[in-house]
Amino acid sequence: MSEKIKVGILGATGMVGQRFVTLLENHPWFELVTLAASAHSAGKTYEEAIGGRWKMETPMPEFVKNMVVKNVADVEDVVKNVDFVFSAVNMPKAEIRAIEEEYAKTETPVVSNNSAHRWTPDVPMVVPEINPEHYEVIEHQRKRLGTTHGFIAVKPNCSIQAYTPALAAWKEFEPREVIVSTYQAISGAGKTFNDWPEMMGNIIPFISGEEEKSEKEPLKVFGHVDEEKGEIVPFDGALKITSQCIRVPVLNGHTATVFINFGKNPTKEELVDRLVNYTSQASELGLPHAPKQFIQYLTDDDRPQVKKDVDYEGGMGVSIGRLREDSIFDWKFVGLAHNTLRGAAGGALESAEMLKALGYITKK
Ligand SMILES: N[C@@H](CC=O)C(=O)O
Repeated sequence: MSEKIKVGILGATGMVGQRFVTLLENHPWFELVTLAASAHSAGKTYEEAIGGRWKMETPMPEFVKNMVVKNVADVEDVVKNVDFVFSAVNMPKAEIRAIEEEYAKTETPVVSNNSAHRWTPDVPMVVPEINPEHYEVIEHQRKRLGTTHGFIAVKPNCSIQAYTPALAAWKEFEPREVIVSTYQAISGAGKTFNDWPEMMGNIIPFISGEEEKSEKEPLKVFGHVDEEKGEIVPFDGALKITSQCIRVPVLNGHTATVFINFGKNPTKEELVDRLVNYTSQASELGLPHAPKQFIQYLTDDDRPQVKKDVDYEGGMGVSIGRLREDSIFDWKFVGLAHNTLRGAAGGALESAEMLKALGYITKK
């Protein structure tokens, strides 16, 4: 009998769901046993349900091809054999909030890639290398939900992953005003060039809801658990972020160009030192998907580049370069992160690994 923790995927047929499937093949701790999607896919084998819509670079793993897809709405049926689920469901936000809570209330932890619960005050929104202590709020959430085991944990939006790690590494220098422009890959919208030909040779200067997420989510990540309130209180210091988010003709990899002011006056040597020597509990715990080195600093003038750097540390690391003084702000730099690995399914998988390592996810 397998000792691995059994996992299901809600929303298994979408692009993030497919990424979860590929990442869970031969996972050392987790065994993928259940796939769930909309009523339209339910009852079909995974291969039939996907049809011609497999969007990963590698072929569909053999072990999932004949799994019969369950209906996400049949909660009791989906949770029967699993210890926890990943959620990548595609529904209106209010419905996602409701169904993720329904799953949690069956004592099934939910690790979600969705934005629906990111601002629920007792739901931790964690980048394992930055704010794993926020998982402590789970005890308060469990009280609200009336569970002993079930809870919801989320990861932040992909767009913040290319610059928030640098802000975390530079916390002691008190980041203040930040102007960020993101150049976001089409896979962030669940698309490839085949299904979005309009993006070939094109730039679209609008991504719905993205600027608000880019500006506000880092403040929750840098917040703290208020034990009395039983919730995460967002950072209310001097950090202010403004952003523009642009869709660019790139398949994978969100780039961010950033201008930043600090409360203190760090030297370039100090800034680079804090990036390359950034350490975290995630790497110390030896999580299967935690990068050995979270942040790489690149000195060539033409890096980070999507083609050369997006797969750094298996797509789980963050690349920073072009750090230089600015004539209006203190410093400016460019960051790059893989949006569907570090920024989506990979980040959620690493979060689940951390939750398992910390004892929040166990066999039922
Ligand atoms: N909203 C993001 C999704 C992140 O992967 C985007 O559109 O790029």
